[in-house]
Amino acid sequence: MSALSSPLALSLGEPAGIGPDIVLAAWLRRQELRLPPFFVTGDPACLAARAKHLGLALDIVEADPHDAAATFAAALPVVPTGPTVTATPGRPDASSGPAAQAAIDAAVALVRNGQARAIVTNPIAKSVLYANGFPFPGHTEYLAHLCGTPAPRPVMMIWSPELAVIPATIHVPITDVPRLLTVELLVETGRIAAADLIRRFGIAAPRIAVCGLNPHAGEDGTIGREDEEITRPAVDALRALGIDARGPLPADTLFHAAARRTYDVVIGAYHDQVLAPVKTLAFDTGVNVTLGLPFVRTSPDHGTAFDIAGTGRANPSSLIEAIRLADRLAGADARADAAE
Ligand SMILES: NC(=O)C1=CN([C@@H]2O[C@H](COP(=O)(O)OP(=O)(O)OC[C@H]3O[C@@H](n4cnc5c(N)ncnc54)[C@H](O)[C@@H]3O)[C@@H](O)[C@H]2O)C=CC1
Ligand SMILES: NCC(=O)COP(=O)(O)O
Repeated sequence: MSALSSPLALSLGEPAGIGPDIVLAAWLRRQELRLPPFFVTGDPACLAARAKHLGLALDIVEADPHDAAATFAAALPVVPTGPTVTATPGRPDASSGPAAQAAIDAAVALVRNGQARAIVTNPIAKSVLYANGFPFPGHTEYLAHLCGTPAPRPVMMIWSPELAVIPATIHVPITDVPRLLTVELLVETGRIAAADLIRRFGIAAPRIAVCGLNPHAGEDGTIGREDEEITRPAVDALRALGIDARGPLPADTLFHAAARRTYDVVIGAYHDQVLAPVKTLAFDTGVNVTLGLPFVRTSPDHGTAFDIAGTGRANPSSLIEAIRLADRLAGADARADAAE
């Protein structure tokens, strides 16, 4: 089986979250939505227990990645990864972190050896993993780590038809943002974003709006110096690289409908500056994509939603969009490889 015809690998995520619910819901709608074949990495018994809990009738089979595409039409294929899950819906326990991490590890190993064409990760609860000694802020940095040494620099993008955004700093305390926001970080983020938007998203000349840190993007340096001393030089450096970057632009006027038509992606200074707008506009269709990796990774834009796990109220739309986007990007990646 070639990497191009391989199924997608979906890591199960936090077993007590809504990952199992939305995976089951997506598989049940595979024909109606013409979803590409996928398999799950995780504990098959956890998925079977969630299906029973939700009253869903479906076959879940342990599968080898090679057989998963053929199995997919009739049953949900699961490539088993340990350990056995003891967590229940809404109640993570000591099995949660190791199970979530093992599922990610397996999915990455399979995409790297061509047995999966891309990976789609289900949400993990960061605090649960941290309590288990996980030293990475989230999937984004862990996936880069799994790529070996030197690890590529990963860039988080939340993509939706309405708006695409990139937080330059990601899961860091807000008090650390001014120190971590550097010209080098913004330039590298913009460079990696432009390369992936061209190669995988088919945007010939991506237009990048770079958001200021301070109110009114610093008002010419009178409301904070960062936008003149960091953001503006970074935009100038990106333009010198031939990248269509603009900024620093004020965050408060960057997300209305007319403004959104003037760019392909916003690079923001920090997480909530840009994730709040995209999750407001497109919570059900937003997809988290990691740029800069040697393989395609997408994920729903939401988290583990412990409050509704196992209730049947979890909306699978964002996962479904993540599956579709992973399929599209993997196809573009393979065509770019073939052309090189
Ligand atoms: N890619 C990932 O692994 C992500 C993981 N997280 C993690 O998720 C955990 C919970 O984070 P929260 O901030 O509470 O965000 P959350 O997205 O899990 O939940 C926020 C609210 O939205 C609702 N919601 C979320 N997804 C939904 C869906 N598919 N259908 C219907 N309602 C849905 C929840 O019920 C909750 O009321 C945290 O530990 C966080 O680290 C958060 C975002 C992404
Ligand atoms: N807020 C986005 C998020 O938490 C996803 O992080 P990651 O696990 O994809 O790095």
